[in-house]
Amino acid sequence: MTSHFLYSEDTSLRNSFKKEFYPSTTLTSCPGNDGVVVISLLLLPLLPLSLLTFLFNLVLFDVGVLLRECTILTVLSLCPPPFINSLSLLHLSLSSPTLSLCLCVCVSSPSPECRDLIGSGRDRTPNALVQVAVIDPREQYLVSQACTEIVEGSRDPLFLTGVTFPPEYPASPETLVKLTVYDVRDKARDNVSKPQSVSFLGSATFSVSDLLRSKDDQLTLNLRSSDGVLAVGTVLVSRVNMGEMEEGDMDHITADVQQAQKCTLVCESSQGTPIDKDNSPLTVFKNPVCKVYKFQTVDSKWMLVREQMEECTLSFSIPRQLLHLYIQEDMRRIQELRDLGELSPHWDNLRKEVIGRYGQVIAAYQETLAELNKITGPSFKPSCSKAQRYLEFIPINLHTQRMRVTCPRQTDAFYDVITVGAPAAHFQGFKGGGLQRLLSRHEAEKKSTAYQCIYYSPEHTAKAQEVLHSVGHLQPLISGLADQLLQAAQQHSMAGLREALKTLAGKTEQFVHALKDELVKSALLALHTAQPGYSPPQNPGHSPGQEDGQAPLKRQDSIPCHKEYDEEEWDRVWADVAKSLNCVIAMVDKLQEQEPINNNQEQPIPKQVLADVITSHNPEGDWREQLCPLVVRLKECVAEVVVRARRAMTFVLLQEAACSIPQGLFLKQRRDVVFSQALAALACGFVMRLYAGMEDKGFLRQLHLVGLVAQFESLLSTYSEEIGMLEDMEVGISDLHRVAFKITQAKTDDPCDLQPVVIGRRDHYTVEVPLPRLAFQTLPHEIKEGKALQVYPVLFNVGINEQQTIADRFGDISLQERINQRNFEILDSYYKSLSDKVPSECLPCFQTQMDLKDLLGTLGQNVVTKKRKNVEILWLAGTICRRLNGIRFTSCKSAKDRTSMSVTLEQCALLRDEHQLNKDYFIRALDCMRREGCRIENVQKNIKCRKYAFNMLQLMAFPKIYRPPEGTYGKVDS
Ligand SMILES: O=P(O)(O)O[C@H]1[C@H](O)[C@@H](O)[C@H](O)[C@H](O)[C@@H]1OP(=O)(O)O
Repeated sequence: MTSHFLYSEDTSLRNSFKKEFYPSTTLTSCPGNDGVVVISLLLLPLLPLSLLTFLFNLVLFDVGVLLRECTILTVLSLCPPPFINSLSLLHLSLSSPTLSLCLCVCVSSPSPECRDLIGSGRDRTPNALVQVAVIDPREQYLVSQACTEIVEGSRDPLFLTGVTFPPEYPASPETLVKLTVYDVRDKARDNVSKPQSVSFLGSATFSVSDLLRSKDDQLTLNLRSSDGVLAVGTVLVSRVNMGEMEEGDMDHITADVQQAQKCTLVCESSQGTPIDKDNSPLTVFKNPVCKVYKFQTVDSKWMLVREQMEECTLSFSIPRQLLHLYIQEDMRRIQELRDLGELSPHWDNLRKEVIGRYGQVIAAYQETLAELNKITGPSFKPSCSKAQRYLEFIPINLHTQRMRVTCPRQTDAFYDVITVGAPAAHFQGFKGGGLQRLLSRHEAEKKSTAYQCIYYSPEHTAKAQEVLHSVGHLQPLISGLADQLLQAAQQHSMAGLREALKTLAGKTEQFVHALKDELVKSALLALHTAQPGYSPPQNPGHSPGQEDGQAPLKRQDSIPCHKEYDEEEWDRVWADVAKSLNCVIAMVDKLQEQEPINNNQEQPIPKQVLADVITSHNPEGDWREQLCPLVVRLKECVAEVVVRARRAMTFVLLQEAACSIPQGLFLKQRRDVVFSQALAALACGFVMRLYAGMEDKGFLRQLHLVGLVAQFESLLSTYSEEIGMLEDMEVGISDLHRVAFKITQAKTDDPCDLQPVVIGRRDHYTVEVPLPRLAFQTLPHEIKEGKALQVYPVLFNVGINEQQTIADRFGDISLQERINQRNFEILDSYYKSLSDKVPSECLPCFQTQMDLKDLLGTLGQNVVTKKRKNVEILWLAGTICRRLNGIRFTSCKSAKDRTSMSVTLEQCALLRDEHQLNKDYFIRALDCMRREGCRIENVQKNIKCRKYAFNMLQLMAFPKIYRPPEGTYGKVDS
C-alpha cells in the first residue's frame, strides 16, 4: 500500500506535509483487522479445547466486521470528490515562552457562490477535517501542528477538537498559520493519507500579528480554492481568555450556521515563574502537549476544555537518587559486617559470601547509574523500552494529565491524573510470578528448610534495621546534647541547662526504648556462639568433632532463649545508660538548689536521687567541672551499648542474608526496581497535587493532619504474564506507605534548587519538596516546621481485556479480588481517620451529591460481589479519591492503550457529572479525545505510530465504553 500523507492539490505543500506531518507513520494496511484474523487462527491449534468455542465465535464476528468494513471502503471510494460547505469549526492554541495563545477558529459558512456549489446537485455530504500548519517566517516551510477530528457526512460540520502548539514553539507575531480543509472518504487515520481518500477543499492563511492587531479581536479571512483564486468561504477569528469566559463569550460558537461566523483566540501568558498560572511546577514537568475542545452543555452553552499532558523529570531523577541511596545503604551494610570483628570460620565464610553478593549488587547499581547519567532527551521511558536493563528502575511512560474546564460564569476547574505503566520488573521477567508470590514463597521456604541459622521473620529483620538506624541516629544526637549541656553549665545558665537536659533526657529515653527488645538480647547470644573459641555446652544433641570445632546452630523456630549466656552483662550495660542519665539529672537539680530563688522559675524535673554521686561533688565548685565527669560517663555508656547493639543487629542481618542467598538478594533487587518506579510516580503525583492545592487552606490542613490518599487504578488482567506484573505492582504500591514527604524552603528560586530530594533507607524514605520562598511562606506552620506528610497508597485492579475474559471464565481471579478487598479496607480506614481529624469543609465540593460514606459503602459491596469486569469498582474508587482530595493514578502494562481509554472516559464522565456535558456530546467528546487528544499523542510518543495497539478480538472483549473510535486502533507497524 502507498504511504502518502494527506493529499493536497498543491504539490509543494503536499511535499512539505509529507515531510512534516506524522513523519514516522507508515501506512501499510487497514487497521489491524486482517491481523486479528491471522493471529486468531494461528492460535487455535495451540489452545485447549475449552477455549476454542469462545475464540471461534470472536473470530467469526471479526471476519464479519472485516468484510463489512471492506465493503464500506469500496463504496466510499466510488464517491465523487466533495466540496466545502457551510460550517467548520476548530480550536487552535499557540504558546511560546513569551506568548501563549489558544485559538478557536471557525471556518465560516461559504460565500454565496459556494452556497450555490453546495446546492448544485451533489448527493454526498463531505467528511470534513481541518489541518492546521504553521509557516515559520525564517525557515519558510510548513510545520504541522495538528488537525481536527473528521466530522462525517455533514454540510454543517462542527469541530470539537482543538489544535495546539507546544509552549517551546517559537511562535511570534510574524508566525503564519495555515488552515486547510479536506474532505475525507475514509476516516481511518492511515487512509486519510491516501490521495484517493481525501480531497482538498480550501485554505486560508493569517499571521498571529494580524490577529492580535485586529479590530474587536476578530479577523475575517477568505477560504480559497487550490488555485488561490476562488473564495470558497470565510474564516473568522476572535479572542477570549481561557479561565475568564463570560456569559456570551462563546455564544457565537454554536451549531447554528448563521451565527457561527467567528473564531476565538484564547490568550494565556506564562510569567516564567516557578509556579505558573495553572500552579504547574515548571521545573519538574516538561514537554507539554495541549489539546483544546469545545463541548455543548445541557443548556446549550459551550464549555472550553483543555487537556495538557506532560512528562516529569522525576521519572529519572527519583530513580537516580534512589540508586545512590541503595548503594550507600549496601556499602554501610558491608562496613557493618566487617565491623563484626572476628568470627568463627563458619560464620566468617558466610560473611565473605554475603559481602561478595552485596558487592555484586553495588557494582550492578553503579553501572546502571552510570548508564542513566548518560541519558539526555525526553523525560519518560517509552513502552518499548520497558524491559531494557539499564532502564529497569525508570517508571514506564510516566505522564501527568490535567483537564481544565472553562464554563461561563464559573471558576475554571482542574482534574489531574498521573498515568504510568504498572511498576514491575520487566527485565527480570515474570516466569515465577511477581513479588507478592515470590516473597511469600521465599519466606515459606526459609521457614521450612533446615538452615544452619535461626529463622528471622521479615519483621525481625525490619526490627534489626530499625535498631541499627536508631542507634546510628541517636548516638550523635545524645552526644551533641550532652555537649550543649556542658556549654550551658560553663555559661552558668540554669535556663540553658534545663533546656538541654530536657532534650537530652528525651533522646536518651528514646535510645533506651529502641534497645528494649528481646531481639537484641537473643542476637547477642547468637553472636556470642559465633565467635572463635566458643565452646558449646554439652548436650545430648551435640556430636563432638564438628567442622571448625563449632557446633552448627540448629535451625530453630523461634529466637533461642539465652540460658548459658550471661544476659546480665547486657542488662548491666543497658541499665548503666539510665543510671548515668539519672546522675546528670540529679546533679542539675542540685545545682539548681544552690541557685538564688529568682533563677529557679522553671518547673524542676522530678528528682532522681542518687545520693552517693551527688554528695561526692563540691557544691560550691564550677558547674561545668561538676557535670563533666557525669556527662562523660553517660557518653561512654551510650557508646558501649551502641557497639554491642550494632554488632548484634548486624549479626541478625548476616544470618538472614546467609540463609537467603541467592534468592533473597534477587528479590531485594526486584523490590528495589519496582519500588523505584512506584516512588517516581508517587513523587510526581505528590508534587502536582501540592502545587494545585497551594492556595487551598482546607487541603493543606488535611495534608498535615492526616496525609493524602494515593489511589492507583490498574487495568491489568489476572492472566499469564500480567499476573506477575500485578503481583509486583501490589508490593510496589504497598511499599509506598514507607514514604513520607516534607516541604522545605528552597535556597533560591533557581530550578535546580526546586528539585525534590530523596533521603532515607529502604525501610523509610522521605521526599523533600522544596518550594520557592514566597510560596513556602504561605504554608501552615506545621508544614513549614517540617512535619512529615503521610501518604496512603491504595490499589484497585479490574482487568478488562480478552485475557481477563479467559481468566474470568477459566482462570483464577482471586488475586484481583484480594487486592480490591484489602485496599478497600485501607481506603475505608483512611476515610475514618480523616473524618475524625478534619472537618468536612476541608474537602472539595463536587456537583455529584452522593455522600462519601455512601460511595464507600457501594464500593465495599462491589469489591465482594462476583461480577466480571466490574469497572464500577474503578469508577467508584476514582470518584472517592477525587472527593478525598487524593492523588489519582491510572495504570496498565504500558499506560498507553488501556490507560488512554480509561483516562478519556474519566474526563468525559467528569464533564458530564460536574459540568453538565450535553449527553448527545458524551460519545463525541470521548471519541474526539481518543482520536485527536493528548492520549493519541502519548501513543505516538511511545511507538511513533498513532494507533492504539488493540485488535478486534481484544476490543470485542472490552466493556463497550472502553473501545476507541474506528480508525484509531489496529496493528501497530513496527
Ligand atoms: O498500554 P497497554 O494497554 O498496556 O498496551 C497493550 C495493549 O493493551 C495490548 O493490546 C497490546 O497487545 C500490547 O500488549 C500493549 O502493551 P505494550 O506494553 O506492548 O504497549
